[in-house]
Amino acid sequence: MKMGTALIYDEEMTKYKLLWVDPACKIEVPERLIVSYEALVKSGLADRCVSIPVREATEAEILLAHSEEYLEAVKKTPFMHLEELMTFTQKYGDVYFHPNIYHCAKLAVGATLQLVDNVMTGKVRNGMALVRPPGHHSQSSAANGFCVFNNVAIAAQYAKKHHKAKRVLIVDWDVHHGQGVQYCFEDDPSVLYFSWHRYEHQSFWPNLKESDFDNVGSGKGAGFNVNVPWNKVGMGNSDYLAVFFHVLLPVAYEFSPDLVFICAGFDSAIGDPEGHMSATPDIFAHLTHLLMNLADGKVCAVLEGGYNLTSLAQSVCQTVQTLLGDPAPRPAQLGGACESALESIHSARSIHKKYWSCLQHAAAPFPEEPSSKLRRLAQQGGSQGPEGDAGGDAQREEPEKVEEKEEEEIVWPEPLRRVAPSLRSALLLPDAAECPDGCARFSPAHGPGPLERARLRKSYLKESEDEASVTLLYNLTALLGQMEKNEIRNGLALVPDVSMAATLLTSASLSKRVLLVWVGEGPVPSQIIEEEKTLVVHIDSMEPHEAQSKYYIPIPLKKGCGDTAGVVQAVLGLLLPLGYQYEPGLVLLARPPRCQVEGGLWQQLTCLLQGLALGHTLVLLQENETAPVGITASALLGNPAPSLGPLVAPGPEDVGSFEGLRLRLQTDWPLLQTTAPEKR
Ligand SMILES: CC(O)(O)NCCCCN
Ligand SMILES: [Zn+2]
Repeated sequence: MKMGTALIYDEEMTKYKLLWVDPACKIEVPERLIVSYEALVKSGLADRCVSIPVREATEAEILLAHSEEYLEAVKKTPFMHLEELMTFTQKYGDVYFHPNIYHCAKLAVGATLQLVDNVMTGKVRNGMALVRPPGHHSQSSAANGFCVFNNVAIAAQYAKKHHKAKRVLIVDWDVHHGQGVQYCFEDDPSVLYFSWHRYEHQSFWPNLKESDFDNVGSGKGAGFNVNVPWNKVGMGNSDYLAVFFHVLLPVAYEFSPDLVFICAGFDSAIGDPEGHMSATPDIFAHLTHLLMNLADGKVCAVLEGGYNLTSLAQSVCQTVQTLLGDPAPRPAQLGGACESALESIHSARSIHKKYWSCLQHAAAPFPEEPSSKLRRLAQQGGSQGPEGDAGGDAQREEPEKVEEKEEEEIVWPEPLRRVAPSLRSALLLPDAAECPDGCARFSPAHGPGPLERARLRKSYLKESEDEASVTLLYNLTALLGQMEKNEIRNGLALVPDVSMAATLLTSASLSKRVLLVWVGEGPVPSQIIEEEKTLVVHIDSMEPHEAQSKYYIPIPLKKGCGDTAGVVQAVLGLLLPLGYQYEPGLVLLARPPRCQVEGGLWQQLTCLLQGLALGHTLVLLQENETAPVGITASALLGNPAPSLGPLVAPGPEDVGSFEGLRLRLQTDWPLLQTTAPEKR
């Protein structure tokens, strides 16, 4: 079922530009598209994509999100001369018109709809539309923020109308709030809009009160609008991942969309004159990866902003390369989210706890919290604050003013090349078991010599004579060796004893840090736990108990691993933050006998973990349980995991123990944090 990645681009959309002086608009230049597309061509990524032609949107399509009056007015712009264009532009904010912009705006919408058609009909799995003008600020009857028609809002309506999409997720990682999208779906529970954006307590453009975290949507749409305002600049990779793990992904998995749009603005990357953030281009590889198992992999990325031509081109390549299925780069040394980001995360989780069961036990606003907007809202029952609230809270510290000083040259390392090994998945199977198509049965170049046999027997088999086990262990270390040399990306092994295999592999790969994910009944081999070179995360129905060491983390689930909602919350809110922070060189996923994890969830877990360790994931399955082999191989081959469907609430006692774990572990593992340390 492995399918392609669409790339939709046409140089016609570079054929408009600012014709007069306007400091607010001068950064929106044709070169933004040119450098992005050229980088994709130069890196060889464009050739690996399915090239889909653009088309002009029809008027009917534009009217899915805009008024007739507005469309009629914009239709006149191609015939305007300069003065008329300037006068027309004055009606709107921070946007400019050009005789050819109407044509380009129709192409930008049409390109996005072409992407939707090809993804929704299964001609491709996912894709990216490289378009300008961008769309997420434009409103029913207004152009705004360089945007003329709202490409993604129109496309979401189009997907519902023409492709029977029931639940559409829009992830807006542009550094500006896409208020146009928020307005369009304000009361629509079938479209979940998520946006983070530079806000600085409403002092950053577009300076809207409704961009704050307490705007959750209205009427039937309450809860389906998630705003995460950045009240400081300089947000980095850890802040972005923390928002994904603790706000977006739990809600997105509960929502269970059948189509995902990314308002892919890259002004949230380092070096951007608008964003002033610190996140590096490679982070978009991880953000994309973390979204690719929603909606059966149907992800449509649509370019919005991005004004530093270097970080824009690099970030576009990181995104497309991940959509193509290449291994994600090692995340840079991650820490926890900064205090300001934690306040925003805490605010968003608290205001949404009444709408999303995955958040219902999120920490309540601290009673002694300084006169925060959040506490006041809590007192008013969490509804939106009174209009007069625009002033925000009295004590708020003066946000650090970002002096518009001369841009000092911000530099960052070029993202590392992401090499996909020639062989993706190797399976170590007993001769009897058949090998799923698409995979290669692993057999080492040569068998173990007598010395090797003796060593293995002595170290792991307690001198037993079982030659077959010696051979198996040897083959496992050979498979591991080829992964470490990046000749193989990932693998699967059917073994007689998962425990012994895990022990062997952790000690054999001492050169690297090994994340061992143990899903099901223990005991996890004790000798593993002593190794600091191994982080063991054990998910099972064990009774909550103190974690023996920083490197052995039991995640108790009352109802065991059969509880899909519980496992999902444990994976998103605990396992992934731990794994990203630990930054392993190898991920071992062990499925002990009688593991209860449901098939689709097992695939989700196998896929999500591939974002770590350059995709070096080795799955250990119990020899006599061949059922999971096919679905595991499918996930290892890069096929998207099936959608889990809308999730029910995780058990309150489980969420309680998750919160307890989080509080206990976050000193050692700060990426687990979801709330700012209480003000001293
Ligand atoms: C698409 C966008 O979000 O990057 N537009 C930003 C407009 C900024 C106006 N001050
Ligand atoms: Zn932007």
